[in-house]
Amino acid sequence: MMRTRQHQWRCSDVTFHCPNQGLCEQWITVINEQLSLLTNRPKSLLVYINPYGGKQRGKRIYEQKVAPLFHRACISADVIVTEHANHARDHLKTEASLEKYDGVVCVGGDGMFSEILHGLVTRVQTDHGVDQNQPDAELVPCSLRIGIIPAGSTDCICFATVGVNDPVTSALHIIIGDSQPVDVCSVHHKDIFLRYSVSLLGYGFYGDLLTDSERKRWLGPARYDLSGLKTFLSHNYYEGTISFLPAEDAVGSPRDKLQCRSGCHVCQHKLSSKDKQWDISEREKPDKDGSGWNVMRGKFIAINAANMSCACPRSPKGLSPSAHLADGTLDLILVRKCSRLDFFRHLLRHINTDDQFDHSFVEVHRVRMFHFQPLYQESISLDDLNETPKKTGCSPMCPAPTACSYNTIYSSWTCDGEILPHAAIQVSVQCQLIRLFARGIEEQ
Ligand SMILES: Nc1ncnc2c1ncn2[C@@H]1O[C@H](COP(=O)(O)OP(=O)(O)OP(=O)(O)O)[C@@H](O)[C@H]1O
Repeated sequence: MMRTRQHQWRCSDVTFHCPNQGLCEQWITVINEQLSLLTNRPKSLLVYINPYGGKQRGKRIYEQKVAPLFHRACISADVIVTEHANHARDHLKTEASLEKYDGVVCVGGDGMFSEILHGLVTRVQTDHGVDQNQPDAELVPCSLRIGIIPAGSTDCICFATVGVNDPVTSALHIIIGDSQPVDVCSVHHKDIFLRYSVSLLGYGFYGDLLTDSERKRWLGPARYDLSGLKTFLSHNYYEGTISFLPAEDAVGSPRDKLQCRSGCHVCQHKLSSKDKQWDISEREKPDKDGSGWNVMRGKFIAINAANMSCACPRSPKGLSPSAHLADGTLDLILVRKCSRLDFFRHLLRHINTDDQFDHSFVEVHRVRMFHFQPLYQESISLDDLNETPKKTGCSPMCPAPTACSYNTIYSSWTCDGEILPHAAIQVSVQCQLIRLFARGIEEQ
């Protein structure tokens, strides 16, 4: 393997010359023996391919770029090309004989990764008798690692954990058996489990943008630009109460410019401390006396909870450049009501070098848990939202919920690109619940 430009890896051939055939064979035997002793290298993988993700090139990418490398590395792979949405998730949840494999590979985008995440995590909890509906449940970490071969539209999770969206680089990380622990957020509504998230939970701007872009899937990746512009011009804001438990004992802070990189000492500190006591003790606090929790009510253009930097090729530093992959925290970014021009300035800072948190209307907190309650109690579900007629023309903040439609009072949460059916949610971070075949972004 050799490093080329911008975090890309390529195969590197080394040729040994020796006139003695016996000696050559001895070398081959010894090298193969040494390789088989490396227990972190996977020997058997379960591969799911989404043939419809991104530009619909998942199958070709796997067959032309990845399978030949697995073959050279003597990795056997059972391949399933999905036939419908949630095929991979449901297969992992119930049918897959996971004991046969050293890892699961996802060929697709962030939505496909989310399917694999839900299938695997749910399977492990079911096997261990853990009830996912309990927000306080201590989830059992997954022993199988997940590899991501990027073949979607944005591939944000691959980019934020490898540094580049390149199928060959990702395949090489899988082959050499890299391991990167990653925190997972569990999201509940009134003690009912909704979803897991590893990258972004966004209400307001990003929730509206994703909701709109789902209706424009036929446009391909360009849908994000169009929906982004439309959402920006709408300039909606939403009222609600956010309560969060700050990660007071965390090593870093969202504005410390300490980026999570390969071998990150902040994440390793979390790994070595093995002290998960806060998990239990802190969770009890809000039920007792609310101590330790911060509560804020206000009008928000966006509420973003970043579990990782959320860097992508369009925004190479991401929504929260100093968020960590595996420190047991997430960065909660609150963008309060402001002028359209100010919000534009804030957005612009995601693609230049200025500090996007350095605005009076933006605050950021490193937290372990948070709850959000919209101003009005939700009385209708997202199904109703889909049936609601287009906006009625009243302003986003209405005097009473009955006076205007659902989508002028509530935004929706986007959870790693999927839309959640409720606005009122409880979120808690499950420290290092999964591991990826990756090593974090390497310093150049
Ligand atoms: N065979 C299939 N037919 C239809 N949909 C599928 C199939 N397999 C998976 N899906 C669904 O397709 C959705 C989108 O897939 P994917 O994430 O791979 O691509 P994308 O949306 O283009 O990329 P990104 O999520 O990175 O923007 C996923 O939510 C997944 O559940």
